[in-house]
Amino acid sequence: MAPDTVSSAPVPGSLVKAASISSRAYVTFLAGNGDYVKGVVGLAKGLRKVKTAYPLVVAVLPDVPEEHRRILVNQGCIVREIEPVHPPENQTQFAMAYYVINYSKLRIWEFVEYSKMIYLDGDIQVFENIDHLFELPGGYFYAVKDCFCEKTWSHTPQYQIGYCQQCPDKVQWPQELGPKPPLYFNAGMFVYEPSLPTYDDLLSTLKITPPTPFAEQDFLNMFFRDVYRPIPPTYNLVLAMLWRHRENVELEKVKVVHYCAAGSKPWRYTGKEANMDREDIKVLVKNWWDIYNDEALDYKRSSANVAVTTRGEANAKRSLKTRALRSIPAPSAA
Ligand SMILES: O=c1ccn([C@@H]2O[C@H](COP(=O)(O)OP(=O)(O)O)[C@@H](O)[C@H]2O)c(=O)[nH]1
Ligand SMILES: OC[C@H]1O[C@H](O[C@@H]2[C@@H](O)[C@H](O)[C@@H](O)[C@H](O)[C@@H]2O)[C@H](O)[C@@H](O)[C@H]1O
Ligand SMILES: [Mn+2]
Repeated sequence: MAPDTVSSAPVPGSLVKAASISSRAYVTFLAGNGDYVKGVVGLAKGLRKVKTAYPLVVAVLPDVPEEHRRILVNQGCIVREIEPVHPPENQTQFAMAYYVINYSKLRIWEFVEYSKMIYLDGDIQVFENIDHLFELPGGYFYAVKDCFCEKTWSHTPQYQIGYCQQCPDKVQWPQELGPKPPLYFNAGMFVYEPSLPTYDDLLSTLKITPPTPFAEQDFLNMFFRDVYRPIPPTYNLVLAMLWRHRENVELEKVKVVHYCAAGSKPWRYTGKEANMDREDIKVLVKNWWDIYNDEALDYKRSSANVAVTTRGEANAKRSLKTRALRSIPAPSAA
């Protein structure tokens, strides 16, 4: 088993490297006209706070209203519309009904203008810079190991016998159940390489794969099982780790928090659901709100960036025009 370590190799300053650096981005996914747009705004501001060098692309389904897209563009995001991906029909109950839309995440493999991307769920916040993850060797799929201890897992043999890969020695995997299940990642955060052949393979494999309770997460785990490499839980703190595997969490070192436990979405937080009255949870929810409410973290467009251009588009235009127009003043936004 590969160790859960990440080395941040120094960046050699070659030209080739510079070209590939410019084709990196974070990417998140947004569906519907509900309140997840708040999560994405929070994420955009969090990434700005940690001074990431890379833009945030938001893959939006057609049902995301114009108003929400505008909010995101005004926060410096690159908004890209994607078509929904539907799983083949069958009787499967998803762990959560809305997971069915999550198959649409697969479209982000189509974003081949980027050579490497870091996917982050909209309910994730980045508290420390993680740009160094882009330096990890290519050819692998990097993500954090999930926990099997919450009720959402009650349909699985793992949950039923009390086995969790976070503490694989506590309950031994019984021989009668066959070989131990392979490592399983949480699909709320991952480092991957967009690729059209991979994208085609993902979609054609999906067509012949029955949907399962954790939707695209199960599917991605199956698809990338041979190239999956775990990274430490600090890169995607699944909140249940705090009450299920406290010994595996170094809270002061956590860089990325995933507000995925029931009742933990900061913009919906009431404190009433199970475990939500914990002090550590309250602090993490407050930390999310501090970033969301911080006006100093709002995207500042310069007068050169006209109202409808995003940061990425503006950068692309600038690089195209620089040589020809260097001395001509840019038009104002008005
Ligand atoms: O109504 C919805 C539901 C989900 N999502 C997106 O799908 C991701 C996965 O759902 P969620 O994070 O709620 O799942 P969890 O991690 O809580 O299981 C979210 O983070 C959002 O990026 C969305 O945009 N709108
Ligand atoms: O569509 C499947 C989803 O699966 C994941 O959520 C689950 C899963 O991680 C369980 O392991 C947890 O127990 C559970 O709480 C949590 O909701 C991802 O966070 C989400 O982005 C998405 O991929
Ligand atoms: Mn999530």
